[in-house]
Amino acid sequence: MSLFDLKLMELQNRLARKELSVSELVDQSYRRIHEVDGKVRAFLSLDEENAKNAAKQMDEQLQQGGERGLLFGLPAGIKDNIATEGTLTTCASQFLSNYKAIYDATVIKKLKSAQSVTVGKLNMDEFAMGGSNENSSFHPTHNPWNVEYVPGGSSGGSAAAVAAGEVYFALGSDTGGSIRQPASYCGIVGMKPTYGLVSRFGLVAFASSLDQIGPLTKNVEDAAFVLQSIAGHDPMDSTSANVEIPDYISALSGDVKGLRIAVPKEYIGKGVDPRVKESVMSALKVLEGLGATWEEVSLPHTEYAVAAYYLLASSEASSNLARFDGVRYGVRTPNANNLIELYRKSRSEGFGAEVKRRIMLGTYALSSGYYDAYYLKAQKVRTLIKQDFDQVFANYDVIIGPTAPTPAFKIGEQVDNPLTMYLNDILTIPVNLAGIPAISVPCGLVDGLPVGLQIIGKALGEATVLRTAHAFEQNTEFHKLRPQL
Ligand SMILES: NC(=O)C[C@H](N)C(=O)O
Repeated sequence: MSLFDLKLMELQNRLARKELSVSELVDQSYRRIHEVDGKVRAFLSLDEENAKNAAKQMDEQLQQGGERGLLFGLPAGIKDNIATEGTLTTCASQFLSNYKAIYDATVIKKLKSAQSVTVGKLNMDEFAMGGSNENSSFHPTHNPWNVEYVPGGSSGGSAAAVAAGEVYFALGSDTGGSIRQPASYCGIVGMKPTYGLVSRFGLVAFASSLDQIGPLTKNVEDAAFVLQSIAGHDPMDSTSANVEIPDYISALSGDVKGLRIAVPKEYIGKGVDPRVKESVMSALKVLEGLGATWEEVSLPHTEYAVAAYYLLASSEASSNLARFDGVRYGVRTPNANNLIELYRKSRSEGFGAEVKRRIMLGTYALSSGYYDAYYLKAQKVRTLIKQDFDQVFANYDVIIGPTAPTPAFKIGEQVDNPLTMYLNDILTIPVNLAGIPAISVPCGLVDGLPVGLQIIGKALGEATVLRTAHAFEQNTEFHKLRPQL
């Protein structure tokens, strides 16, 4: 068994017993990166010197004894849209290729006090717009299960790095599925918390009413540890929820006897690969065997979710991305004769095609005369989608379905068809629109590629979501499967 097969808790115990040092753990992480990242290409930048120095200091602390953080000594990777002071934070955009953040995001501060070690920054679709990592301006990331396939996106680097054993956990962000879908494609656990549970301060904003940071890990227990470390109220984020944070770790020990599961018929119907549906049905049998019950329900507005999301997310993006003008942020064009030309050329040269598409779509949807027909209507659809969930949750504890309609697709297969790409998000987007939590856990393999089970909970119902996911995981072996690289 390699170190990488151990849970975060088991690694902590080994460190405490001095059977392992933080330096060994961090060195092992870099060794693995140097060995496989040429194939996976999950990383955009590494911070080897700082990480190794931090590890040495922690080893000294270990000798001295005393209190240790919840994630003490554990090597982590961070999606490159989360600000890390003094190091590159590029959002995988050419436009920010030289941008070094001048402060730490709140989640980074929290990881520092939990004492994990950041080993580097991870690839993503440019500004988190995409579902395959093919929109990174630097290079695509490859799926560790089959390097000809996409890892999903936009947190594809985060998912691939964890699946490939390069880091012990990673942070990603999820606006319309960007944590759960890559977790599903790469055979790992990915969780999007309730909107407002984790601070967005220092996350480069894409669609502020939807964005949420969350963990990508090898198993559910690790997800609970990371979530416990990063959740909590932050006065620096005005949308941060001021609520008490439950003990997610002890919540895992509960069982699922009597748990009422709803399975939306829209999530297992047309457009869903029958083999994916089969994996979900087998997962439901496992939960039934543990004492849960399930029934089919309807979330009738699901079919409008993708259209509403791409209007709302693009509208918010068109406004958020106005700050990248070559003056305040972004690489400045060298060939401008006046200010307007400077803005126009810097933005034209800096942004990639998908980002431009969304800015144009969003600007159009918000323009006077069209606002009511598009933006306002999409907001109304958002409310209907939220009400669908409220109605189901009046009678059920969790909602279960697939995370994505299919397993990962081949690199290049969908790049020329943005609409097909957008439709991959159909099962994850409604969750962001409603602001509720959901997790993706591995539940099968189709043609050697992983399938993810999505467990959706009520607002602030993370403990129930984690408990259900943990019960499933403890009674299956899928999370133990590792790709051969
Ligand atoms: N950012 C996300 O959560 C993923 C979604 N596919 C998007 O491109 O918007």
